[in-house]
Amino acid sequence: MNIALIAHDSKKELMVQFCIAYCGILSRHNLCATGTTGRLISEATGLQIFKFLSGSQGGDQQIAARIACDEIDLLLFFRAANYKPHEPDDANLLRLCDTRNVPVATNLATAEALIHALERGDLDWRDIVNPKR
Ligand SMILES: O=C(CO)COP(=O)(O)O
Repeated sequence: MNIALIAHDSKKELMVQFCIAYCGILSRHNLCATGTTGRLISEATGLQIFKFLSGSQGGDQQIAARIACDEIDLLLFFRAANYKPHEPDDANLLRLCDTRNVPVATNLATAEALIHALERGDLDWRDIVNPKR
């Protein structure tokens, strides 16, 4: 599966801890992330992550484009409750997930549920949508 990871600044440490906890599962998938999120995760875990541009430079939109093309199977996007600067971009990402029927988590509780679902094979239907792996 192709998994995209994004975290707002105040959620980056949470994302790193999540990726440490589920490193074993994540290591069996193709990971990509916005620039800073990806760098912090790969430094902490050693996971191989394709890093797009930083969110402030359009990295979110690069990921959005992949979602629009059905190239992302799961989005974990840890959002700060009071975040403002890229709000239209965030809304676009989530809208595209709805359009393409991509499982998405915006908080830790849902991310935990989805990572276990991924491990159980509950998301294997994505292989039909995105067979180009
Ligand atoms: O800005 C972001 C989300 O909107 C995340 O981007 P970075 O991972 O580069 O900080």
